[in-house]
Amino acid sequence: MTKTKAFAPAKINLCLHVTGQRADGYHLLDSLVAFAEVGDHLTLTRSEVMQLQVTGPMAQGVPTDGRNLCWKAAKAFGQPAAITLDKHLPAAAGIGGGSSDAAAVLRGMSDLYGTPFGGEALTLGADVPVCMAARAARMEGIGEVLTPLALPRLPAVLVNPRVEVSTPDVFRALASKTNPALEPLPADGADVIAWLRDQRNDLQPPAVALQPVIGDVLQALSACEGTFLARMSGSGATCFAIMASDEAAARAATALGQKHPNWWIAATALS
Ligand SMILES: C[C@](O)(CO)[C@H](O)COP(=O)(O)OP(=O)(O)OC[C@H]1O[C@@H](n2ccc(N)nc2=O)[C@H](O)[C@@H]1O
Ligand SMILES: Nc1ncnc2c1ncn2[C@@H]1O[C@H](COP(=O)(O)OP(=O)(O)OP(=O)(O)O)[C@@H](O)[C@H]1O
Repeated sequence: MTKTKAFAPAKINLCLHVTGQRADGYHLLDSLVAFAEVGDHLTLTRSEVMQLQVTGPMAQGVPTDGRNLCWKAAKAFGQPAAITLDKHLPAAAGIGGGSSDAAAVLRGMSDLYGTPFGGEALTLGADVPVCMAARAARMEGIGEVLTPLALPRLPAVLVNPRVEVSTPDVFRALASKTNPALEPLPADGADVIAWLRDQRNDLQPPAVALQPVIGDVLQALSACEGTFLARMSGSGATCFAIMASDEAAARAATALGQKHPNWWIAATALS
């Protein structure tokens, strides 16, 4: 194969409990991770030298050199490629943009060269292992312990107030590093949303303290008609709302966009 395409969906932490801290400073997590239908689109072509072009509505400010996680992923794979990254997700946003891109590059490179990735996805970032399969999973350890699980399709709205949040800064601002793990996961057919309401994102309070506009986003999402649950994803600033239907998600996205024209808003579904 000389050319292939790969999709890098947004990663959403439906809940994220910080349960401890390792001696090297990394935090132990217990998180239910889902993936959205919105994401970045990549094209990979066999090439003698490494090339990266970033296009699309969210391309501004994204590095096009060795700092880009796509580049790092290709390097880790051990082969060059010409990559076009059509960027639709905001960067430094808690929805794993760079991590999902890196995982998509590893999948694409496997297609191109017909060999599996022989390295450790975790070395590219804590969120990269879960993004490899890009399917709902419970994520533990620092991101490397994964248990796949089936989630119903959840209509949702994603909102980013266009402020970047640094993941290390949010972890540093966390008051308690040792918090209770997730409650026993809901059985098949149980009410996942009711269960989610009883879980938390432990990074939400420190992120709101660093960027109070995240609190405004959560309030705006909670106030929409048809919102079942509003919460921040990852280390922020993107927040999600699980909605009653695709129509409710579309209506909420339109109403929020009229009121906040500079927010990044996507009506989508999580699974
Ligand atoms: C917050 C999450 O998005 C939740 O899914 C991830 O844990 C972060 O994943 P990521 O952005 O891929 O993280 P990395 O690039 O590996 O790490 C960025 C920084 O976040 C902090 N970090 C990250 C993951 C983790 N389990 N504990 C941490 O303390 C560390 O300070 C690290 O230097
Ligand atoms: N492919 C990429 N897309 C976006 N940003 C990238 C990429 N590669 C490197 N970066 C750099 O990495 C930084 C973090 O962006 P990224 O989208 O990975 O966010 P994140 O908030 O760390 O995601 P998460 O915490 O959910 O894993 C950006 O500020 C950007 O400069």
